[in-house]
Amino acid sequence: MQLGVIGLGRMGQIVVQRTLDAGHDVVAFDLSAEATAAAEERGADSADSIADLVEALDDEKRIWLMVPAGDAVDATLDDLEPHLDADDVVVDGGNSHFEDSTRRAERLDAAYLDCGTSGGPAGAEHGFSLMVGGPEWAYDELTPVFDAVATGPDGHDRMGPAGSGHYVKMVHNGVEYALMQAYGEGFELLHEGRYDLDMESVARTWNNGAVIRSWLLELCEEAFREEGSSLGTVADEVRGGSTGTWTVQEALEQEVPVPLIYAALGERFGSRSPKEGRFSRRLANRLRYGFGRHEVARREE
Ligand SMILES: NC(=O)C1=CN([C@@H]2O[C@H](COP(=O)(O)OP(=O)(O)OC[C@H]3O[C@@H](n4cnc5c(N)ncnc54)[C@H](O)[C@@H]3O)[C@@H](O)[C@H]2O)C=CC1
Ligand SMILES: O=C(CO)[C@H](O)[C@H](O)COP(=O)(O)O
Repeated sequence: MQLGVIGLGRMGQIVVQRTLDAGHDVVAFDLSAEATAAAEERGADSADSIADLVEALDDEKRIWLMVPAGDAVDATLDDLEPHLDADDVVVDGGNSHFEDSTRRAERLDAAYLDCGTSGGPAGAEHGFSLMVGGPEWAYDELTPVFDAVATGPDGHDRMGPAGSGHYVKMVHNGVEYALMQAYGEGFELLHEGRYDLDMESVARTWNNGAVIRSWLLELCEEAFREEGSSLGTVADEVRGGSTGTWTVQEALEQEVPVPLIYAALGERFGSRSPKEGRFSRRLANRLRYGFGRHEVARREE
């Protein structure tokens, strides 16, 4: 099979490499000439533009987008659209909002597969987990590529119609937030608690046979090994947040309680409070004086 890959950053380069390793041909394009050259070094044919990429592809075009979610996907589809017809298939492997994917699937003549991708850059070696939404014929058509990019045939499946792949990935990320929060709280209690513990040793011990072993826990072990038991200079600030926000918005709309995911998202937002600290906590501090004449904790001027 021949695959066009657009977007050759951390994730797109892995799509290129694993597709080439499985014996397929790749034509690659990125706005960054450096990224395109890196794909060429891996063995892909490079393209200078989207028009150049579609020109290099066979009549039935199979194209994988791995660009940032949002405007970059729409801009890429604007450029692709005049070159596509109903026999072609476009895969969006990024973290797009599922409603954007449904809209894009309706707009395009080509078949559109929304593909939630999990595994991160570590997927280069073992492959990703792929959650795919869209028409069955297009999923079947792309199966050789999904087999290559995923961990294997069990590492991908069709979730349902347009939007369902990115819907499942959105919820996956909500779960990711809650698991990170749970590990974070457990290790914080151990770190602040009554024994002088080596966090790497705790994580390693848990990872060997404990009920709560997982890849995220292996990453905790790695973090303590590389940063130290107290996490050294790692700041109290968690970035990102879009997919977790979408999960909570959807849960509110469906009236499904997701208190753990919501709390984890709130903790992220809370970690980005201004330098003078959280306003709500400062007000609570002052209110205790108001109702109980409890001493007000004052900050340095
Ligand atoms: N990094 C991760 O662990 C994961 C990322 N994702 C998703 O995969 C997508 C890509 O992520 P990364 O590879 O990490 O991002 P990245 O920032 O490393 O790479 C994005 C690439 O897209 C290129 N690009 C941007 N706009 C473009 C356009 N209009 N045309 C052609 N190329 C364009 C950029 O030059 C860059 O090389 C995002 O939607 C991200 O949310 C999904 C799962 C895991
Ligand atoms: O999809 C992912 C992992 O599964 C990406 O790493 C994503 O960026 C994580 O979300 P956030 O940036 O909000 O932490």
